[in-house]
Amino acid sequence: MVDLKKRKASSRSLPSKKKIKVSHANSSTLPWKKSSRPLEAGIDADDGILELEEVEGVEVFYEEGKGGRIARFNVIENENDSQDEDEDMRDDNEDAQSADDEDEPVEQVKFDSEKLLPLWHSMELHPQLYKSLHQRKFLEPTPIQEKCIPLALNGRDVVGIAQTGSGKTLAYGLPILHRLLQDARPNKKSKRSLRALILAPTRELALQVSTHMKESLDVLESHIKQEEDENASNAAVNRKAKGKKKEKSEKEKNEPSIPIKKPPPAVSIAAIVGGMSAQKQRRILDRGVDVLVATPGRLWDIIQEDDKLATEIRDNLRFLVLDEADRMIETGHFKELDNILRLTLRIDNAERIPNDIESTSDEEGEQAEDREAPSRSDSETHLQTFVFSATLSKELQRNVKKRSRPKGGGKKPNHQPATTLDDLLLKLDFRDLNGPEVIDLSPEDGLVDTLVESKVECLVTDKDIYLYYFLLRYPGRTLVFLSAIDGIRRLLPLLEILNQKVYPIHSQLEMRQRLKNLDRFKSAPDSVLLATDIAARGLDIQGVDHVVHYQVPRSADVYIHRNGRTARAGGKGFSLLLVAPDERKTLAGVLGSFASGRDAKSIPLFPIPDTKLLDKLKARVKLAKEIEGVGHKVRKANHEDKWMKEAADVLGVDLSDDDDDRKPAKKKPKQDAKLASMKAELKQMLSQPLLARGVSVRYITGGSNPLAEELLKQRSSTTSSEDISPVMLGLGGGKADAGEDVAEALRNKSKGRRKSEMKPKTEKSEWNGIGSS
Ligand SMILES: Nc1ncnc2c1ncn2[C@@H]1O[C@H](COP(=O)(O)OP(=O)(O)OP(=O)(O)O)[C@@H](O)[C@H]1O
Repeated sequence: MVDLKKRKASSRSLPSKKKIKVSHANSSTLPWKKSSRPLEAGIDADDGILELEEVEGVEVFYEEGKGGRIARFNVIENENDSQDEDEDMRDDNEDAQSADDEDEPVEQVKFDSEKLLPLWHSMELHPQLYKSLHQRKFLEPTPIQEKCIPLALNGRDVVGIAQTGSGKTLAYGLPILHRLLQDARPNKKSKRSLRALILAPTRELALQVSTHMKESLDVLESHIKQEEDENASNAAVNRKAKGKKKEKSEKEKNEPSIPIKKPPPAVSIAAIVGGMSAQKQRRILDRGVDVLVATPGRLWDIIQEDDKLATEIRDNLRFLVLDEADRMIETGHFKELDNILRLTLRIDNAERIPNDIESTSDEEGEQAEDREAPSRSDSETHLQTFVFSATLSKELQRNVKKRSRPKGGGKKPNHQPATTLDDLLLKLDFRDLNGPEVIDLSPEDGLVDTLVESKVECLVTDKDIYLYYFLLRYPGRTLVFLSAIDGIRRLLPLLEILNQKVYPIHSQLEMRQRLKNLDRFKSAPDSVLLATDIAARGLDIQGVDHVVHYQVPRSADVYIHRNGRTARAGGKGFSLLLVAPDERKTLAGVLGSFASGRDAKSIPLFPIPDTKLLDKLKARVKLAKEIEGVGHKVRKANHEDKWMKEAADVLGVDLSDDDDDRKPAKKKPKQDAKLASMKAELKQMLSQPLLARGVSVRYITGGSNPLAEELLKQRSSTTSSEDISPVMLGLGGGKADAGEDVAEALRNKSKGRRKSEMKPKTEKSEWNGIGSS
């Protein structure tokens, strides 16, 4: 669905600009731009349209053809408009430039890396990349970058494994960008050809990688800005020195300032993911890109319709990256991934691989049949392959190394793939004679050492209460992982009713809504994101304070990646597992599969100094659930009532009051009243501060007592709205720190002098459940 806006060119005409008319034979080649919908429109507005595009300054005229009238289009633009359009395209993830822009000389960036970035200097990266690193204050490479970048710059294939949040994206991204910046296209008028393909398992991750890579190039803009500022201040200084302040002439005042033409990016990067306009993504590809970041599903869809893209991947690709390779096979796109990877094989290996690997399932059988795509015809264009993840098992790393062999290496490999991931990785045609360089910097257990882990053992029915307790006691940015979408749908309204700022993210949400929720979570420091494991991998959200595993994850890898959303880039982080009795076995299995063979005791119990508070929270949660239940009934009744009226109108039926079928509507006033009274009761409950045992409300307001100060401290340390009552008084401190509380409980335990309130087990066993208040 498009919104074609007709617009008079004169409304935009500028005296200094020349108008040009460009004719288009059909609407698909018009300069469409993304049109934003208001945020508040909500997901169901506009009949669920995900994307709107608009085009401006278009004259529609008709030509008589054999089959009747044919619409033709004239785009009226000023000479400078094509540049404006390019900027829009860039903002809109459309980096490809029109060939006409490209005769502009690209500005040379100079950077004194020896002086300004001495720890990066030996890598001899392109100055543009140095400048971006300097701007972002990335003053030293992370360990994985330090090891991998020189190898990659030397033309090696690299398998990189390092803990979550350790900078793996730039470990492969910088060498790629360096090479592409260096290999400037000799003919700038020619279309860009695809030189790097980065595959990522989820849409969000692909978009994030593409943004991250673009940021590494984003120096020209600021470079120009810096120059503009410098020029402006130099001009001011000169004027002052000459002692004459030059007044602008009337003509100059009226003329709009002509923006400085932004040069096209030296390397263009685009993301191709599902859930976004495929038509637009095809247009981006038609214009040409250097680096493509894609999810396998959408990319394969496009390749199937576009021979040129398949040819480019086969013949021109210089770099192939599998980011979060181990997750890729879980996304249900194994087949597509397999097909894409086949395009990158050399002919002799393409022949070898299908025969090598015995199909063990129907699906794999189908894959073999689908292997029609011709493979890379030669190795003239040397392809480098990078595989990165935080979790690639040691065995897999060994297998990858053993299986790789030189082109025409003769011997048949004797290692059969052990897992689907083995299968996938062994299909990669590493060009390195000695196999890829494997850099494994992952800690033994894969977890970051700035992460504090903890667990609550509780009945499944009490998980909501413990979660609510945690959110109140430890305000912050909290990412809650649930194993199923149904759980998110249940928990979301409950937490909303309890005044928590909460957003969902899962695969059944529209892409647009997923990104919107992610943005909201990123910009609200005290908010909660309820997520399935689509958010477990790779997402780089600044300042996630806590990760809560509402259900025990199914594997050690998932546990590591979920936890990896916090404690990133050397920062602190906290992880809480909510473990129901029937999940103990799963947890034991997950921990047992860690390299160090952990057991459940290795994760300390989460301290709850006063379990009586849980009883009070139970009452709130119970009431919130009832409100949700009644609210649901009212909504359903309203919906049925509306539907009935509409159907009656259409059929011309008179619905009399005593019609049995209208019962829901009859009940409505009663239910509305009940709902209102329950909401009032909950509001009252929420307005009460939660007092720890032995604390009386009388003492709170009395003079200079510590509780009043605590109240004030908490209020000032939370950004929650006034009617939210985040206060838990009598537990001490201002904004509590979950990690410190666990550390303190452990210290107390090891000293053998646990305070009585730090004994949740003796006071009340969590397995017995929380009593009703
Ligand atoms: N050299 C550096 N110095 C400081 N910060 C860096 C550096 N390199 C990357 N970062 C930042 O560290 C954060 C984590 O990087 P990145 O997302 O690449 O981690 P990752 O290892 O891929 O994590 P995950 O395994 O979770 O995907 C990002 O915000 C990134 O901008």
